[in-house]
Amino acid sequence: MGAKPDLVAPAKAGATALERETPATPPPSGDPGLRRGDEYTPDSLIASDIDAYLLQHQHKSLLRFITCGSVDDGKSTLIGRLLYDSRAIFADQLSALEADSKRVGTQGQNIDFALLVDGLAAEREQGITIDVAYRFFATEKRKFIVADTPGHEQYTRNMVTGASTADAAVILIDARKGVLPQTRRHSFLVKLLRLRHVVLAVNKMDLVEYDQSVFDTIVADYRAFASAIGIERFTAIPISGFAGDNVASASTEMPWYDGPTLIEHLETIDVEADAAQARPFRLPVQWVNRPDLDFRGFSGLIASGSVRPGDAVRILPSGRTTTVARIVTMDGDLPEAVAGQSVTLTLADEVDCSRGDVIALADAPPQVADQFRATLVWMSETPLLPGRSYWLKLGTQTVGATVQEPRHAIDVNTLAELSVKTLGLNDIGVAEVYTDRDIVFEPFADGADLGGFILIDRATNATVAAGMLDFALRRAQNVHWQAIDITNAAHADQKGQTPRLLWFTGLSGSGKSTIANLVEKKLFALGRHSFLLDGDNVRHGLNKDLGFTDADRVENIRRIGEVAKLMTDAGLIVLTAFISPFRAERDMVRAMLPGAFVEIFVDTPLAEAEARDVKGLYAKARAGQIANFTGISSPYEAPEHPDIRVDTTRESPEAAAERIVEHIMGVWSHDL
Ligand SMILES: Nc1ncnc2c1ncn2[C@@H]1O[C@H](COP(=O)(O)OS(=O)(=O)O)[C@@H](OP(=O)(O)O)[C@H]1O
Ligand SMILES: Nc1ncnc2c1ncn2[C@@H]1O[C@H](COP(=O)(O)OP(=O)(O)O)[C@@H](O)[C@H]1O
Repeated sequence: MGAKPDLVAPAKAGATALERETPATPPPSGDPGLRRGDEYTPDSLIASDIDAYLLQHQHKSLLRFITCGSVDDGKSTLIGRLLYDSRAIFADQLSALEADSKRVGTQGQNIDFALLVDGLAAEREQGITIDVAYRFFATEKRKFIVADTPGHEQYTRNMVTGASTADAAVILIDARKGVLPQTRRHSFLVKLLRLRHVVLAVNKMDLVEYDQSVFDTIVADYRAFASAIGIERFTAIPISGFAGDNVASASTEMPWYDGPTLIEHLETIDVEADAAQARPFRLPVQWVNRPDLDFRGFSGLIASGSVRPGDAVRILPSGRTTTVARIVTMDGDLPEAVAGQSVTLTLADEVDCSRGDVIALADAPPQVADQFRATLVWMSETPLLPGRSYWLKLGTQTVGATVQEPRHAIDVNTLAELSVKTLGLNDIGVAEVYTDRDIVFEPFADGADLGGFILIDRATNATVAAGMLDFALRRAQNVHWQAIDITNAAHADQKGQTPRLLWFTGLSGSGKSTIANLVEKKLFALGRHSFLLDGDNVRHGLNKDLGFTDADRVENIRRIGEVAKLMTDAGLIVLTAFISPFRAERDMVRAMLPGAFVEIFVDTPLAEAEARDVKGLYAKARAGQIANFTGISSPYEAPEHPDIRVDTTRESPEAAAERIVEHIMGVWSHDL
């Protein structure tokens, strides 16, 4: 496949596991739909000879699709019906289903197909599906993997997960309800995620007396919205997942409909397996294979195009060119490899190339940039913090990235551009994204794999957003590092020291300034070149536009980190004394200064800081006169592994300062 970028890793993993796991058999022809108690025989080949079974399906093309719709539109019932009618259910699953249908089913005497799909007990109790369930089934013509994506308002995330590897979307509509806000949201995502094939399954036709005018009105309504968002073509099919009309067999109830059944239509969708091969060659390097000094190969999955030994290639982001020497596989060298194959390339020259780099056709390389316009689908309960550093994963590249305040969010019902300060769960918005180093990319709209990314929270490792790179900002290409003759090392040498950043963090009134001040005095006395950055010289000057919201604190620390970095570049030992309440920003600064960052946690319990209340701020905060006060109405995330911890209830400021100087003298006795 490979036509879709792997926006969300678990999607691919889930799908692949299923391909191996649950194969199925061709469907019976003209099955009228089974009722509870009917005879049911799953394909015995699955159980008796799995290899023969797989062989039987090996040469069929595979269609991945998602189903989306609102709660109760009947998705799970439809998928259950698809599986059932194609005999993809194992016998033990079937008996469990019959038992469950009696116990908790909502369909009276009949089998409740939704129970087949709503796997988890917790989901059954809630009556909604809460995760993406991948199912495999097959017909005589084709294999299918269907991702059942939940319709509940808050589960956009699952839909994005399911859609990231799909070729087509089946959008379900309850014939009694027509086009709903959820239908619009899902269609918008389908368009955003570049799913080219859209099927509008107007379900529950049995509940509207199979009335053609109901169907026609819904299709006209949907067409108006679809064309507004750029979905030019879709196929509408009137069905009943429950009764089986037009799912696997043509309905006798709707003579006015002469189109294909859902299965027939899904069998004919063209999956463009060759599209990726038609694009220029790209190999995102997964790892550098170096078993001994004589061999250096670059391994990965070819994302697009094809490659042969002797081809001129360019390594990105460095831009160096060379030629392909060999295409190495477990089974010997290949004369050619194409998109979708995992290979190891060796190159004619000794060029730098590491994990995350992309080997591309020399004459048609992807772009390289560090500032972008992107469209984001926010998938976390915790809203976007503009300025916060997240991990951005794009293919095999992982870099630090910040998102600016959104330019706008999109109201998926009206398509209006909304002015917003952040993005919350399920919001879709457009924002600038800055990465901390160059990345190799292609605009998502171009259909390439290098345009889709995810954002990961550094602290929790949770995926917080899926994104599509729209284009690189021109200014990113116009800002070039000026080559400087007096290097950072020369600045440090002149001062006879190794620059460091001593980062004090703790609650207001914990003792950061007091101790940092004493440490600087001691360094000064030792002849060191230092500078202390604290609230007085930063919040009254550079950062006087910032207050104390989470977003402002993030920006405060980001700027302080940048300034501290410049000062260490100048060869100084820098001390900072800011609350810096969030781990993510402290970690971001640590990453900016590898090896030079020393985190000093001034660990004073809230009760103690409040008892001291040097500036009377705690009293005011308790009285409700100061909003967002750290420790009271705004969080403080204590360091988990500080380099130095000071318990100010046990250690005097003087003793703490002495210990800090001794610590850094000990660590760097060679250079301090
Ligand atoms: N709402 C609120 N919360 C916390 N602190 C407040 C607030 N409003 C004003 N102040 C005063 O501002 C000082 C903290 O500024 P910082 O720049 O260190 O804060 S932060 O790192 O951006 O969180 C802090 O100074 P220190 O006591 O030196 O820490 C306070 O005196
Ligand atoms: N062991 C200690 N370490 C640091 N400060 C202490 C200690 N014991 C008492 N204090 C007092 O606590 C207050 C800390 O204030 P300050 O240094 O301005 O804190 P911060 O910069 O963290 O807001 C000062 O009045 C200081 O004298």
